[in-house]
Amino acid sequence: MGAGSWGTVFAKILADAGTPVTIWARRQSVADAINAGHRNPDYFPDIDLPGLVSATADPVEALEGADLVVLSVPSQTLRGNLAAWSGHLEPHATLLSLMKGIELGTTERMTEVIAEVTGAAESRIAVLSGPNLAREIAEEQPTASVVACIDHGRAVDVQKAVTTSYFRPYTNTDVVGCELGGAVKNVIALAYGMAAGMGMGDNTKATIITRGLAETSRLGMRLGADPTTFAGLAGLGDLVATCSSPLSRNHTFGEQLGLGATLEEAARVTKQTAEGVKSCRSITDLARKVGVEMPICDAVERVCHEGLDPRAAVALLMGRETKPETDSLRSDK
Ligand SMILES: NC(=O)c1ccc[n+]([C@@H]2O[C@H](COP(=O)([O-])OP(=O)(O)OC[C@H]3O[C@@H](n4cnc5c(N)ncnc54)[C@H](O)[C@@H]3O)[C@@H](O)[C@H]2O)c1
Ligand SMILES: O=P(O)(O)OC[C@H](O)CO
Repeated sequence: MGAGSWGTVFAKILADAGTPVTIWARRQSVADAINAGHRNPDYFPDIDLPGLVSATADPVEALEGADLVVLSVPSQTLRGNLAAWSGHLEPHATLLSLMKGIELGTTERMTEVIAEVTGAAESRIAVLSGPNLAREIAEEQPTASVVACIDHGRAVDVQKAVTTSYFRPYTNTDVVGCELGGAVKNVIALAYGMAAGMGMGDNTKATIITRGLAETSRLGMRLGADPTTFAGLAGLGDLVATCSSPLSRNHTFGEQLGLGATLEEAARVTKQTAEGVKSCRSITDLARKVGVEMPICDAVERVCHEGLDPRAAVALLMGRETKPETDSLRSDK
């Protein structure tokens, strides 16, 4: 459900793994183009989609008989999208979230939104997350990912449905950790992009990645995640890929801010969904709610939404009270 960048490439993965896929596209013209030419002209005009992929602009048609429903819309629109779709889901279907964001207002993770809107049991809801830049996967460059579900058997079923020569999914039962890793890394990638835009070097960038992972782990542990998840593909793996890649929309958005662009100017350059710009608000709200310090996310939120200059944000972060490193990795700090 969603014929954007990741939805389109994920359909290719499923089909290459032998699963017939119907993509739901918001615009009829995109569905028509996929059916007629087996390409998505808006996102990947140069990538052939396998014959097992078809498309429709009718969500009811897309959902009919679907054993696996893959959700790939912007995080902040999911609730509205799902409200219209939930009456048409097969009662046994697995609901797989590809989204990497936290809902504004409720501070809910995407699987929480899915459970709330559809009423599906948690055992039917899974998330896939990892270092998965859609463009590289479209070109069949090898990568790995994580399928997380509290029901291990269901995670294995999804794993089998998306294993190809270029896409290697692992399973995990830590849904909370995998989702938080995916959502917070977008905010840290904004910070990394800002540093790059300001001309800062590799020490600064490594510091952002490392301290970004520390604050992600702190939040995760407070919310019951398994700390080892953050050393894995949905944690460190995705953080490194997103921070360092010019293909990342969050990196690019941050870089524009670091170069002095306004939020609107940066959005014009990035075009597609840069989830961290909105999720920095919900993540800092969530962190405050549960009493966890997330200074990099706070700084990004203030740059994006309170007009703080990125250079002033650096000064604030560097001026924080010094402390033992081990303390700052504890979930009660
Ligand atoms: N692109 C990637 O490389 C990638 C990789 C992994 C995860 N993700 C995550 O997947 C999710 C989807 O990202 P994407 O890259 O496919 O985004 P995108 O902006 O490329 O596509 C979003 C899709 O959602 C559709 N949509 C449905 N309802 C909408 C609405 N009300 N408003 C706006 N769009 C609406 C759009 O038409 C579009 O097809 C995000 O949470 C993102 O973080 C993306
Ligand atoms: O382009 P981004 O910044 O949304 O990142 C894409 C993926 O999440 C990378 O794993």
